[in-house]
Amino acid sequence: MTHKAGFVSIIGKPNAGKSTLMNQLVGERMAIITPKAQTTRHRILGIVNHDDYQIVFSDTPGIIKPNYKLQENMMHFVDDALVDADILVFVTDINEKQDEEDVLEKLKKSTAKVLVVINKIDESKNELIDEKINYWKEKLNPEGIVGCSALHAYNTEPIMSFILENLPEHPAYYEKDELTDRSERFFVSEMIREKIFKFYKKEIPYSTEVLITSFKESKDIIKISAEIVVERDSQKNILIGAAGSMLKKVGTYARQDMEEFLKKKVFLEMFVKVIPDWRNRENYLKSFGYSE
Ligand SMILES: Nc1nc2c(ncn2[C@@H]2O[C@H](COP(=O)(O)OP(=O)(O)OP(=O)(O)O)[C@@H](O)[C@H]2O)c(=O)[nH]1
Repeated sequence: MTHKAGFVSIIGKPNAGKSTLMNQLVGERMAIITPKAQTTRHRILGIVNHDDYQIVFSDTPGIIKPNYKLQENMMHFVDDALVDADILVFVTDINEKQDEEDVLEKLKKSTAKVLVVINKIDESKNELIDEKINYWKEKLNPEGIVGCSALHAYNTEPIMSFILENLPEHPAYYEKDELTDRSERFFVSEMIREKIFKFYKKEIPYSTEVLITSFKESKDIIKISAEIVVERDSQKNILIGAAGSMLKKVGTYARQDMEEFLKKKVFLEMFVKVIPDWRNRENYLKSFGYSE
Protein backbone atom coordinates (compact mmCIF):
# COMPACT_ATOMS: atom_id res chain seq x y z
CA MET A 1 0.00 0.00 0.00
CA THR A 2 1.46 3.35 -0.97
CA HIS A 3 1.49 6.13 1.56
CA LYS A 4 0.61 9.72 0.79
CA ALA A 5 1.66 12.83 2.64
CA GLY A 6 1.78 16.50 1.86
CA PHE A 7 1.23 20.10 2.77
CA VAL A 8 -2.05 21.81 2.15
CA SER A 9 -2.32 25.58 2.45
CA ILE A 10 -5.67 27.18 3.02
CA ILE A 11 -5.53 30.74 1.78
CA GLY A 12 -8.00 33.50 1.04
CA LYS A 13 -9.09 36.93 2.14
CA PRO A 14 -9.85 37.73 5.76
CA ASN A 15 -13.30 36.52 6.72
CA ALA A 16 -13.62 34.16 3.76
CA GLY A 17 -14.14 31.24 6.14
CA LYS A 18 -10.71 29.64 6.22
CA SER A 19 -10.71 28.80 9.91
CA THR A 20 -14.25 27.49 9.78
CA LEU A 21 -13.31 25.22 6.90
CA MET A 22 -10.14 24.11 8.64
CA ASN A 23 -12.10 23.10 11.69
CA GLN A 24 -14.45 21.09 9.53
CA LEU A 25 -11.63 19.31 7.79
CA VAL A 26 -9.33 18.70 10.69
CA GLY A 27 -11.69 18.21 13.58
CA GLU A 28 -11.55 20.07 16.80
CA ARG A 29 -8.77 18.36 18.59
CA MET A 30 -6.09 19.23 16.08
CA ALA A 31 -7.31 22.58 14.86
CA ILE A 32 -5.63 24.32 17.66
CA ILE A 33 -3.89 27.31 16.25
CA THR A 34 -5.61 30.27 14.68
CA PRO A 35 -2.89 32.62 13.63
CA LYS A 36 -3.84 36.00 12.29
CA ALA A 37 -0.51 37.42 11.21
CA GLN A 38 0.57 37.16 7.63
CA THR A 39 4.00 35.64 7.43
CA THR A 40 5.99 33.69 4.95
CA ARG A 41 7.18 31.44 7.70
CA HIS A 42 5.30 28.20 7.88
CA ARG A 43 2.79 27.57 10.57
CA ILE A 44 1.13 24.25 11.08
CA LEU A 45 -2.58 24.55 11.70
CA GLY A 46 -3.38 20.93 12.07
CA ILE A 47 -2.48 17.46 10.95
CA VAL A 48 -4.81 14.73 9.83
CA ASN A 49 -3.35 11.29 10.25
CA HIS A 50 -4.57 8.06 8.76
CA ASP A 51 -2.89 4.70 8.17
CA ASP A 52 -2.47 5.53 4.50
CA TYR A 53 -1.94 9.27 4.54
CA GLN A 54 -0.95 12.37 6.46
CA ILE A 55 -2.27 15.81 5.59
CA VAL A 56 -0.47 18.78 7.07
CA PHE A 57 -2.48 21.99 6.97
CA SER A 58 -0.59 25.27 6.94
CA ASP A 59 -1.75 28.82 6.35
CA THR A 60 0.99 30.00 4.05
CA PRO A 61 1.45 28.93 0.45
CA GLY A 62 5.21 28.94 0.81
CA ILE A 63 6.18 26.47 3.45
CA ILE A 64 9.32 24.92 4.77
CA LYS A 65 9.07 21.21 4.40
CA PRO A 66 10.93 19.33 7.04
CA ASN A 67 13.21 16.54 6.00
CA TYR A 68 11.76 13.12 6.37
CA LYS A 69 12.71 11.48 9.64
CA LEU A 70 13.32 14.76 11.36
CA GLN A 71 11.53 14.87 14.61
CA GLU A 72 8.60 17.17 14.45
CA ASN A 73 9.73 19.60 17.06
CA MET A 74 12.93 20.14 15.17
CA MET A 75 11.49 21.43 12.00
CA HIS A 76 12.08 25.07 12.83
CA PHE A 77 15.75 24.48 12.66
CA VAL A 78 15.90 23.18 9.15
CA ASP A 79 16.93 25.69 6.58
CA ASP A 80 15.28 24.10 3.64
CA ALA A 81 14.19 26.33 0.82
CA LEU A 82 10.74 27.81 0.92
CA VAL A 83 8.70 25.67 -1.40
CA ASP A 84 5.14 25.60 -2.58
CA ALA A 85 2.64 23.61 -0.65
CA ASP A 86 1.51 20.52 -2.53
CA ILE A 87 -2.07 21.70 -2.60
CA LEU A 88 -3.53 25.18 -2.35
CA VAL A 89 -7.08 25.52 -1.18
CA PHE A 90 -8.18 29.01 -2.09
CA VAL A 91 -11.28 29.99 -0.12
CA THR A 92 -13.42 32.76 -1.51
CA ASP A 93 -16.63 34.18 -0.09
CA ILE A 94 -19.43 33.91 -2.64
CA ASN A 95 -20.60 37.41 -1.72
CA GLU A 96 -17.17 38.90 -2.23
CA LYS A 97 -16.72 41.21 -5.17
CA GLN A 98 -14.11 39.74 -7.43
CA ASP A 99 -11.16 42.05 -6.82
CA GLU A 100 -8.73 39.27 -6.34
CA GLU A 101 -6.29 39.93 -9.16
CA ASP A 102 -3.29 39.86 -6.86
CA VAL A 103 -4.23 36.43 -5.57
CA LEU A 104 -4.90 35.21 -9.07
CA GLU A 105 -1.37 36.00 -10.15
CA LYS A 106 0.03 34.10 -7.22
CA LEU A 107 -2.22 31.12 -7.80
CA LYS A 108 -1.28 31.02 -11.47
CA LYS A 109 2.41 30.93 -10.64
CA SER A 110 2.08 28.24 -8.04
CA THR A 111 3.28 24.75 -8.79
CA ALA A 112 0.71 23.37 -6.35
CA LYS A 113 -2.56 21.79 -7.32
CA VAL A 114 -5.20 24.44 -6.81
CA LEU A 115 -8.71 23.96 -5.49
CA VAL A 116 -11.02 26.96 -5.46
CA VAL A 117 -13.59 26.76 -2.68
CA ILE A 118 -16.56 29.06 -3.10
CA ASN A 119 -17.74 29.36 0.46
CA LYS A 120 -20.95 30.55 2.14
CA ILE A 121 -23.23 29.21 -0.57
CA ASP A 122 -25.92 28.96 2.11
CA GLU A 123 -26.22 32.70 1.63
CA SER A 124 -26.79 32.69 -2.09
CA LYS A 125 -28.87 31.51 -5.00
CA ASN A 126 -27.93 28.61 -7.24
CA GLU A 127 -27.50 30.89 -10.23
CA LEU A 128 -24.83 32.83 -8.42
CA ILE A 129 -22.98 29.63 -7.62
CA ASP A 130 -22.91 28.67 -11.29
CA GLU A 131 -21.81 32.14 -12.21
CA LYS A 132 -18.93 32.03 -9.77
CA ILE A 133 -17.87 28.58 -10.88
CA ASN A 134 -17.71 29.82 -14.45
CA TYR A 135 -15.82 32.90 -13.35
CA TRP A 136 -13.11 30.87 -11.67
CA LYS A 137 -12.93 28.37 -14.50
CA GLU A 138 -12.33 31.14 -16.93
CA LYS A 139 -9.93 33.16 -14.79
CA LEU A 140 -7.83 30.42 -13.35
CA ASN A 141 -8.88 27.05 -14.65
CA PRO A 142 -7.87 25.35 -11.40
CA GLU A 143 -7.66 21.61 -10.87
CA GLY A 144 -10.88 21.75 -8.90
CA ILE A 145 -13.76 24.04 -7.91
CA VAL A 146 -16.18 23.32 -5.08
CA GLY A 147 -19.08 25.33 -3.74
CA CYS A 148 -19.70 24.73 -0.05
CA SER A 149 -20.87 26.07 3.24
CA ALA A 150 -18.11 25.54 5.75
CA LEU A 151 -20.32 26.80 8.54
CA HIS A 152 -23.01 24.20 7.91
CA ALA A 153 -20.58 21.46 6.85
CA TYR A 154 -22.43 21.36 3.56
CA ASN A 155 -20.56 19.86 0.60
CA THR A 156 -17.20 19.82 2.32
CA GLU A 157 -16.56 16.13 1.49
CA PRO A 158 -15.46 16.90 -2.08
CA ILE A 159 -12.76 19.12 -0.61
CA MET A 160 -11.34 16.24 1.38
CA SER A 161 -11.61 13.96 -1.67
CA PHE A 162 -9.73 16.48 -3.78
CA ILE A 163 -6.98 16.70 -1.19
CA LEU A 164 -6.63 12.94 -0.91
CA GLU A 165 -6.58 12.49 -4.66
CA ASN A 166 -3.91 15.11 -5.16
CA LEU A 167 -1.72 14.35 -2.17
CA PRO A 168 1.68 13.12 -3.39
CA GLU A 169 3.08 9.76 -2.52
CA HIS A 170 5.39 10.43 0.37
CA PRO A 171 6.21 9.00 3.78
CA ALA A 172 4.71 10.81 6.76
CA TYR A 173 6.45 14.09 7.65
CA TYR A 174 5.57 13.84 11.31
CA GLU A 175 5.24 10.95 13.65
CA LYS A 176 1.70 9.76 13.56
CA ASP A 177 1.15 9.05 17.16
CA GLU A 178 0.05 12.61 17.77
CA LEU A 179 -0.54 12.10 21.43
CA THR A 180 3.01 11.28 22.29
CA ASP A 181 4.79 13.62 24.61
CA ARG A 182 7.01 14.73 21.73
CA SER A 183 4.14 15.83 19.57
CA GLU A 184 2.49 17.54 22.45
CA ARG A 185 5.70 19.41 23.02
CA PHE A 186 5.64 20.44 19.40
CA PHE A 187 2.12 21.81 19.56
CA VAL A 188 2.82 23.52 22.82
CA SER A 189 5.82 25.30 21.31
CA GLU A 190 3.67 26.29 18.34
CA MET A 191 1.20 27.89 20.74
CA ILE A 192 3.89 30.08 22.20
CA ARG A 193 5.18 30.91 18.74
CA GLU A 194 1.71 31.86 17.64
CA LYS A 195 1.37 34.34 20.47
CA ILE A 196 4.75 35.83 19.66
CA PHE A 197 3.61 36.31 16.08
CA LYS A 198 0.44 37.90 17.35
CA PHE A 199 1.83 40.31 19.91
CA TYR A 200 5.14 41.48 18.46
CA LYS A 201 6.19 43.33 15.38
CA LYS A 202 7.73 41.53 12.48
CA GLU A 203 11.38 41.26 13.36
CA ILE A 204 10.86 39.70 16.78
CA PRO A 205 8.96 36.58 15.68
CA TYR A 206 11.48 36.02 12.94
CA SER A 207 14.44 36.10 15.24
CA THR A 208 13.13 33.83 17.96
CA GLU A 209 13.01 30.12 18.47
CA VAL A 210 10.90 28.40 21.08
CA LEU A 211 12.23 25.34 22.85
CA ILE A 212 10.23 23.25 25.25
CA THR A 213 12.91 22.29 27.72
CA SER A 214 10.74 20.33 30.09
CA PHE A 215 7.28 18.77 29.94
CA LYS A 216 6.23 17.00 33.11
CA GLU A 217 2.81 15.58 33.53
CA SER A 218 1.43 14.67 36.93
CA LYS A 219 -2.07 13.71 37.97
CA ASP A 220 -3.60 17.18 38.10
CA ILE A 221 -1.21 19.43 36.28
CA ILE A 222 1.30 19.59 33.48
CA LYS A 223 4.40 21.61 34.19
CA ILE A 224 5.94 23.05 31.08
CA SER A 225 9.15 25.00 30.81
CA ALA A 226 9.96 26.90 27.67
CA GLU A 227 12.91 28.88 26.48
CA ILE A 228 12.54 31.63 23.97
CA VAL A 229 15.91 32.00 22.37
CA VAL A 230 17.07 35.20 20.70
CA GLU A 231 20.42 36.39 19.48
CA ARG A 232 20.58 39.89 20.99
CA ASP A 233 19.90 41.60 24.31
CA SER A 234 17.74 44.21 22.61
CA GLN A 235 15.41 41.46 21.37
CA LYS A 236 15.27 39.97 24.83
CA ASN A 237 14.21 43.32 26.29
CA ILE A 238 11.45 43.74 23.75
CA LEU A 239 10.21 40.22 24.34
CA ILE A 240 10.04 40.69 28.08
CA GLY A 241 8.52 44.17 27.92
CA ALA A 242 8.22 46.70 30.71
CA ALA A 243 8.25 44.87 34.05
CA GLY A 244 7.71 41.61 32.23
CA SER A 245 4.34 42.70 30.91
CA MET A 246 4.70 41.43 27.36
CA LEU A 247 6.05 38.05 28.28
CA LYS A 248 3.31 37.70 30.83
CA LYS A 249 0.73 38.33 28.14
CA VAL A 250 2.27 35.71 25.86
CA GLY A 251 2.34 33.26 28.76
CA THR A 252 -1.24 33.86 29.79
CA TYR A 253 -2.70 33.39 26.33
CA ALA A 254 -0.44 30.48 25.44
CA ARG A 255 -1.32 28.72 28.68
CA GLN A 256 -5.02 29.07 27.96
CA ASP A 257 -4.55 27.40 24.58
CA MET A 258 -2.46 24.68 26.16
CA GLU A 259 -5.04 23.92 28.81
CA GLU A 260 -7.72 23.66 26.20
CA PHE A 261 -5.60 21.40 24.01
CA LEU A 262 -4.23 19.19 26.76
CA LYS A 263 -7.46 19.20 28.75
CA LYS A 264 -5.52 19.68 31.93
CA LYS A 265 -4.29 22.47 34.12
CA VAL A 266 -0.96 23.84 32.94
CA PHE A 267 1.79 25.57 34.81
CA LEU A 268 3.89 27.38 32.26
CA GLU A 269 7.21 29.01 32.90
CA MET A 270 9.12 30.81 30.19
CA PHE A 271 12.62 32.15 30.04
CA VAL A 272 14.09 34.41 27.43
CA LYS A 273 17.67 33.51 26.67
CA VAL A 274 20.23 35.32 24.57
CA ILE A 275 22.49 32.99 22.67
CA PRO A 276 24.65 35.07 20.33
CA ASP A 277 26.19 32.09 18.54
CA TRP A 278 22.82 30.48 18.02
CA ARG A 279 24.05 29.01 14.75
CA ASN A 280 26.31 26.69 16.70
CA ARG A 281 23.43 25.41 18.67
CA GLU A 282 23.85 21.70 18.20
CA ASN A 283 25.18 20.90 21.66
CA TYR A 284 22.77 23.23 23.33
CA LEU A 285 19.83 21.56 21.64
CA LYS A 286 21.12 18.10 22.43
CA SER A 287 21.08 18.90 26.11
CA PHE A 288 17.28 19.09 25.90
CA GLY A 289 16.91 15.97 23.85
CA TYR A 290 16.58 17.73 20.52
CA SER A 291 18.63 16.17 17.78
CA GLU A 292 19.20 17.48 14.32
N1 LIG B 1 -23.09 32.05 6.23
C1 LIG B 1 -21.89 31.50 6.34
N2 LIG B 1 -20.98 32.05 7.13
C2 LIG B 1 -19.76 31.47 7.21
C3 LIG B 1 -19.44 30.31 6.49
N3 LIG B 1 -18.16 29.98 6.76
C4 LIG B 1 -17.71 30.89 7.63
N4 LIG B 1 -18.68 31.80 7.92
C5 LIG B 1 -18.58 32.93 8.84
O1 LIG B 1 -17.69 33.89 8.31
C6 LIG B 1 -16.96 34.51 9.35
C7 LIG B 1 -15.47 34.37 9.09
O2 LIG B 1 -15.10 33.02 9.18
P1 LIG B 1 -13.62 32.56 9.53
O3 LIG B 1 -13.57 31.10 9.38
O4 LIG B 1 -13.17 33.16 10.80
O5 LIG B 1 -12.84 33.27 8.35
P2 LIG B 1 -11.28 33.35 8.08
O6 LIG B 1 -11.10 33.32 6.61
O7 LIG B 1 -10.55 32.32 8.87
O8 LIG B 1 -10.98 34.79 8.62
P3 LIG B 1 -9.58 35.47 9.03
O9 LIG B 1 -9.11 34.75 10.26
O10 LIG B 1 -9.96 36.89 9.28
O11 LIG B 1 -8.65 35.32 7.86
C8 LIG B 1 -17.41 33.85 10.63
O12 LIG B 1 -18.39 34.66 11.22
C9 LIG B 1 -18.00 32.53 10.17
O13 LIG B 1 -19.00 32.05 11.04
C10 LIG B 1 -20.44 29.74 5.65
O14 LIG B 1 -20.27 28.73 4.98
N5 LIG B 1 -21.64 30.39 5.62
